[in-house]
This record gives sequence, C-alpha cells and structure tokens, in this order.
Amino acid sequence: MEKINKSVLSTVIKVRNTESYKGNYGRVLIIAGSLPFGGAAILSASAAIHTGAGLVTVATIPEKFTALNVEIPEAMTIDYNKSQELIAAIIQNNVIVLGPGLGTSDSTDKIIQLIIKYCDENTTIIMDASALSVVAENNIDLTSINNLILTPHQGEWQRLSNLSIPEQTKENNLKAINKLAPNATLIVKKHLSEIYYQNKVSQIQAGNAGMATGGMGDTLTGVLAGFIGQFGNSLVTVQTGLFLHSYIADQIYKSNYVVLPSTLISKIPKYMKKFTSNK
Ligand SMILES: NC(=O)C1=CN([C@@H]2O[C@H](COP(=O)(O)OP(=O)(O)OC[C@H]3O[C@@H](n4cnc5c(N)ncnc54)[C@H](O)[C@@H]3O)[C@@H](O)[C@H]2O)[C@@H](O)CC1
Ligand SMILES: Nc1ncnc2c1ncn2[C@@H]1O[C@H](COP(=O)(O)OP(=O)(O)O)[C@@H](O)[C@H]1O
Ligand SMILES: [Mg+2]
Repeated sequence: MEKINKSVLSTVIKVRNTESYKGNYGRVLIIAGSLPFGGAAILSASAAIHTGAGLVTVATIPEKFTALNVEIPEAMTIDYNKSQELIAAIIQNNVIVLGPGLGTSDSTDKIIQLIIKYCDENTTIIMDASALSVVAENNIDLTSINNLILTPHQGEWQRLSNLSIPEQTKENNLKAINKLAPNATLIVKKHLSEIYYQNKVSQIQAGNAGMATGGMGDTLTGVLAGFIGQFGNSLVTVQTGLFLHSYIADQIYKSNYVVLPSTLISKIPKYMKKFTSNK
C-alpha cells in the first residue's frame, strides 16, 4: 500500500500564471444543505473558495441563502428544487460536490437522477454524506458517471458496500468498489484514510482525533473540489487534497485540543502558498 506524506504537496500545487483569470481555476457547484444541516453547505463552499476554486455556486434551499451570502459573499446561490436552474448549473460547472447536509428525502434522489442524466463526461462528481446514504438505500446505479469520487466515512461505506467495519479490509474494499463503480475513486475516511483507485490503494500519513468533530468531512469535499477545479482530476490531485486537509489539522492540533473545520479552512491559503511549486 502506497503511503502518502508531505512530499506529495509540492508535486501538485503550482504557481499561478500571471495572465490567468477566475475561469482558469474551476467552476464548482456544491449541492448541499437542508433545514437542519445548513452549516454543511457553508463549510464545503468555504473550503472550496479558500482552496482557490475560481467560481463557486451553492445549490441549496432559499432559507439558507442569507446565511450563505453573509458567511461567504464570494459564493453564488441557487435553489436546488428549481430543476431548470439546477440542470443549467450541472451543465455549466466542471466539478460538482453532491451531498453534504442534503438529507435523505426524495429530493436528494431526484437530484442524483438529474446529475446522472445531465452531467458532462468531463465533469467530476464528488459524492458524500446524504447522497451516499440515498445511493445505498435506493440501490442507484453509479456506473454511468465517468469521473466519480466517493468520500464515505466507515459508517457510510458500510451502507454502500454491505461490509461491516471489521470487514473493511483492503481486499474487500477493492472488490466492493469494483462492483459498485469500477472507474470511481473511493476515499474511505477514518484515522489514516485510504484511497482506492483502479486496483491501487494508498493511505495518508496524517490526521488526528482533534478532527473528530461535525463538519470535518463536509470541509474535505470543498478542498477536493478546489484541487480538482485547479489541477484536474487525477489520483495524485486527490491524494494531495486529502493529505493537505489532515496535514493542516495536524499543525492546528499541536496547540489546540480540537480542530474546528472553520479554523482549518482559514489556514488553507497560507499552507497552499507554503507548498507551491515553481515548476
Ligand atoms: N453543520 C452541519 O450542517 C453538519 C452536517 N452534517 C451532515 O449530517 C448528515 C448526516 O451525517 P452523519 O455522518 O452525522 O450521520 P450518518 O448517520 O450518515 O453516519 C453516522 C453513523 O455512521 C457510524 N460510523 C461508523 N464509523 C464512522 C466514522 N468513521 N465516522 C463517522 N460515523 C461513523 C456512526 O456510528 C453512525 O451510526 C450528512 O448530510 C452530513 O453532511 C454533518 O457533517 C455534521 C455537521
Ligand atoms: N480520529 C481521527 N483521526 C484522523 N482523522 C479523523 C479522525 N476522526 C475524524 N477524522 C477525519 O475527519 C473527517 C470526518 O468526516 P465525516 O465523518 O464525514 O464528517 P462530517 O460528516 O461531520 O463532516 C474525515 O476526513 C476523517 O478522516
Ligand atoms: Mg460526512
């Protein structure tokens, strides 16, 4: 199993071209949030923006627009229950995060069906949280999505794979993802999270128990979206985003008892600058 450490950071994070503009750094759509879970949408979007995504749109419920606009004025907002607006956004964006705080109602199933029908083959879909629970519950076929990243924690992976946590070995996880979505990238989130892609397994060598706080996975979706929007969807890009998230958490944990997602997010630009490669 490949071990991912600090050296991965400067292989992916590149200095910005002087002549570039926001359109060069990814158009990210975050479909997230519901009445009880508005914070998940804010954390995901804020993480994407702090990671450097060029343009971020949040599809959520109108009740959360004001909170979003106040917390993150950089993000645009649309209503995910307005199908025509959502379809237009699915077509226009090149990275889509689907699931943080969405809840498991029928509207989540409907949104997943729209993604399957309208997303472009070059668009990357990052599926997390409630979207994964609905895929498991309704047995939704994901094989038609060309660029798919699944980010379950062990409980969500149990629902998707039918593997209990002790059964989630490297071999069993590989078999399960090959059956569920053979072209997808799977991140099983836990202490020392693992990445499964094309029969290869890698593991990050960072992360701590201070991260065991609500919203930390929602934050990861935004980091991954920001990385893919800027550096493209590849295994090393995913490894770098996943590693950076835990690496920053480790720096905060040295002098803090708990690592708040919003604290981690505020430090992303500084650490990306520190690990920027000039090549
Ligand atoms: N501020 C917010 O708006 C927040 C919204 N959240 C949203 O709340 C919804 C429910 O997500 P949850 O993950 O809380 O609940 P879930 O019910 O989906 O998953 C938790 C279950 O998984 C089990 N489990 C096993 N291994 C685990 C592991 N390594 N990590 C976590 N759970 C593990 C737990 O025992 C529990 O039974 C999601 O849509 C999520 O995005 C949460 O992210 C918390 C913060
Ligand atoms: N003990 C731990 N050690 C290392 N990383 C952890 C630990 N606990 C949680 N994490 C990390 O925090 C994140 C939690 O994700 P998740 O459970 O989806 O959170 P949420 O849904 O509340 O946003 C994952 O990236 C996971 O790897
Ligand atoms: Mg989660």
